[in-house]
Amino acid sequence: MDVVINAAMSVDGKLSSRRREQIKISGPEDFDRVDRIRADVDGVVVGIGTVLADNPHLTLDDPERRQRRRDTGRSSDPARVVVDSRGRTPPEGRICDDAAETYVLVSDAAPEERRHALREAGAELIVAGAQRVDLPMAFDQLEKRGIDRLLIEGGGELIFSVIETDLVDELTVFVGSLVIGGRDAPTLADGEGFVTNFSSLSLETVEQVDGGVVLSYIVDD
Ligand SMILES: NC(=O)c1ccc[n+]([C@@H]2O[C@H](COP(=O)([O-])OP(=O)(O)OC[C@H]3O[C@@H](n4cnc5c(N)ncnc54)[C@H](O)[C@@H]3O)[C@@H](O)[C@H]2O)c1
Ligand SMILES: Nc1nc(=O)c(N)c(NC[C@H](O)[C@H](O)[C@H](O)COP(=O)(O)O)[nH]1
Repeated sequence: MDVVINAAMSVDGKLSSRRREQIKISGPEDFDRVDRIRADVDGVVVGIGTVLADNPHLTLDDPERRQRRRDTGRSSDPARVVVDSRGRTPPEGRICDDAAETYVLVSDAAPEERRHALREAGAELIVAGAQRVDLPMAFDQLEKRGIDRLLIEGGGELIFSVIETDLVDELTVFVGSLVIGGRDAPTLADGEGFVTNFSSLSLETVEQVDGGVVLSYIVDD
């Protein structure tokens, strides 16, 4: 399975403000670049923190990209995947609508009534892990369902987790020309953090976009 991360952050590394609401850091060119990346994957993954903060849809904006996917025998839109240990994804949320497939990755800790409500809303549940979602196990289950290329969009907790479990091949980040600040604001990689054996990247390209820069890396083995 190929796993790529793409996110947008301020110059000071924040994904949002301390209010953890959705902030438009990307400009039109970068949002189109995100749409292009989404068109090229089988699933787009976010954590429950992002679902609760942004109510994201995670489908394609460009109708021509959707048509090209259909012309090549693929679904119009990539599947949407939520990493959500206890099944807190709102069944009425945009991510559960019928625009695209939805997988919710839960752990054994997800109450049955929440699992039932999500299935009723059309989501397919994958159970992996006792308390937190066991990402390698869950991603294996996604691969068995034909999902070979995943885009991780965030947030900071999930991004750190996929890097920590050595699941990531590429990381691309748009650095917007703004400062958000805030000791409690989410950053590109939150979680426990490394104190040794930091994750090493190889810089591939630097591109000026929307008054900021897109940095593209290969994640070293
Ligand atoms: N700028 C961007 O590109 C971008 C992208 C996505 C989200 N965001 C922002 O990030 C914030 C949300 O980020 P966040 O870090 O709070 O939440 P998140 O979206 O990373 O979700 C993390 C949560 O997922 C659950 N989880 C279950 N198993 C897990 C595992 N194995 N590893 C990690 N998480 C696991 C936990 O409840 C955890 O708290 C919001 O403010 C959102 O607007 C910004
Ligand atoms: N690339 C990028 N630039 C941003 O400025 C920003 N705020 C996000 N945030 C990513 C997060 O996953 C959002 O929730 C989805 O980008 C919403 O996706 P939809 O438009 O609902 O499909 N991502």
